[in-house]
Amino acid sequence: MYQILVADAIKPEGLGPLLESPKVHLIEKTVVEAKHQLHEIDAILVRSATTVTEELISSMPNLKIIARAGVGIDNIDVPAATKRGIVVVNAPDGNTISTAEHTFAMMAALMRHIPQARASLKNGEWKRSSFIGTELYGKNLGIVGMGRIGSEIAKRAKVFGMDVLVYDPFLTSDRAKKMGVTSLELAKLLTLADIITVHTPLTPETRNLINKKNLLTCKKGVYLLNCARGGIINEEDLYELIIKGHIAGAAIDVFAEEPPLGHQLLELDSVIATPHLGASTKEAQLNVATQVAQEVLSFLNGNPVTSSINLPAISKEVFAKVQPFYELIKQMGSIVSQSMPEGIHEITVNYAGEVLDFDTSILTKSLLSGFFKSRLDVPVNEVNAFLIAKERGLTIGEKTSHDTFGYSNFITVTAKGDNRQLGISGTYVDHYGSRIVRLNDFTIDFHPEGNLLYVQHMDRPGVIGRVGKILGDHGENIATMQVGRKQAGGEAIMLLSFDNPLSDDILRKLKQLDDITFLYRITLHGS
Ligand SMILES: NC(=O)c1ccc[n+]([C@@H]2O[C@H](COP(=O)([O-])OP(=O)(O)OC[C@H]3O[C@@H](n4cnc5c(N)ncnc54)[C@H](O)[C@@H]3O)[C@@H](O)[C@H]2O)c1
Ligand SMILES: O=C(O)CC[C@@H](O)C(=O)O
Repeated sequence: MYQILVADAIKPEGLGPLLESPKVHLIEKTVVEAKHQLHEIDAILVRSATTVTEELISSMPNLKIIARAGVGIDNIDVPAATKRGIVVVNAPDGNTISTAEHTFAMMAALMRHIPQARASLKNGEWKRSSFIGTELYGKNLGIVGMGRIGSEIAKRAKVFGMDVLVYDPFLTSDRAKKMGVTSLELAKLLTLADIITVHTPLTPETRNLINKKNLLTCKKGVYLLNCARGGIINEEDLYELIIKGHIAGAAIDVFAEEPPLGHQLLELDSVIATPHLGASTKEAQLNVATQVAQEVLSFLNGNPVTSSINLPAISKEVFAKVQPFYELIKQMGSIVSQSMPEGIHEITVNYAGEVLDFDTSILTKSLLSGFFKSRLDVPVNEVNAFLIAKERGLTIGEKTSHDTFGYSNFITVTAKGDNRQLGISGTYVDHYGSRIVRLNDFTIDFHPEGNLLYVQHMDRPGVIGRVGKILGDHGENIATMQVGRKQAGGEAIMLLSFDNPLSDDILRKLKQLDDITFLYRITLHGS
């Protein structure tokens, strides 16, 4: 009998597959209420109220799967789960429409002062002139993050006669054209938008993405919405610029700390807010509950899952053999994604040597999983990799060859973006592990893991030393360093690894050095 803890309010109607199974005992309690039963729990289902920490995971020795009835997995310690071999699944599209509709409802309510007018009327007032609103029609809507929700909002905005401007570094120009939206850099979008709405995951890159510095470049009287994750828009900066009259108002569904008890933004008349209701519809909750219930039951019955975000959905025997190449190519995908922060419309993979003993499509899907990991909240795995790539206008090609360049196996990935292309080659060597042996036509040899810095520069005396000096001046210890060049005095490469990720300040200073062509901070999580 599987013990399944439903720790948050998840729609019972959606849990039918679990309730009907004779193998399942459902426990509908919070983790606090169930503290004496945690040791026997096989699966836990949560929404956003429960934080699944490493400590909580450790208190459940039998735990096999964590199911998130929603999209965002920032309340789950995924690395801790992976370390324990615990599958983490979510419901990536169950609440897309609901959240897009909620965002639009908040936008209309914000522009027409509906909550404030209702409160005034309830107080026995009739102050019609106090609530003169603004039409959505003809306004510039800036969407930051053009994934599932951002795309649905763009569709609705166009019907309302709005001009849709989008910023998403991973959006291809083809897809933007097909969506009929104008793709801009964030800095440009902020200067043109009348209304700005954010729909990205909360990641180290998106935390405080919208802040005082760039908000000051917005039109005076701009409106902001956050129905994604608290923290993407810096809350203190938003408060200050509303008080100063630069920002006309804001609609907020999510907060950096929830519940936002006594939050200063809630004191402002020009701020409307809801308690994280984007997904709170009958339909969305039925969708996500049904999806996670089916995932959990499928997994516990030994069948592949469709929305795993951390473990492959293939048999353990096959995975044990293919795992070295599976991890290598996943890291290659992540390196490509982080070395080409732009829309990429084509990826071609060439397999040679002993990798051809396996179903290489599993490897290509692992490549996509690594590629999308730093770009999407949606889990990309063997089941949905090609679908998501197609949705995002990414063409995938697979080739094979006999040329292994002296290695027993050799994988080459070539990515073509709007502005340039990048090639990377790797191999797996017994006892040495994964090795990247070519990067952007440079011969090199490094292990793809941890905190890396990829630098391309001109081959001139002192460049390496100047990079080393900045790092040393900031107390950054270089763990490993690889250098290479194509010819004397031409283009050259540095690949460094560190114990910790480099700060934005260090990156900024390195970029200002003479003879640096470009550089990227690359963070690769272990398998
Ligand atoms: N308020 C709610 O109840 C509610 C409901 C559902 C989802 N959400 C939140 O909304 C977010 C978006 O959901 P989704 O289903 O559209 O996810 P998604 O993964 O489909 O889309 C996210 C988009 O953000 C883009 N992105 C990633 N990093 C970026 C960056 N630095 N700058 C600009 N764009 C970036 C990605 O390219 C992608 O297109 C989720 O992460 C979740 O946290 C909130
Ligand atoms: O469960 C909820 O209501 C919120 C879920 C939402 O934030 C999500 O990320 O899917």
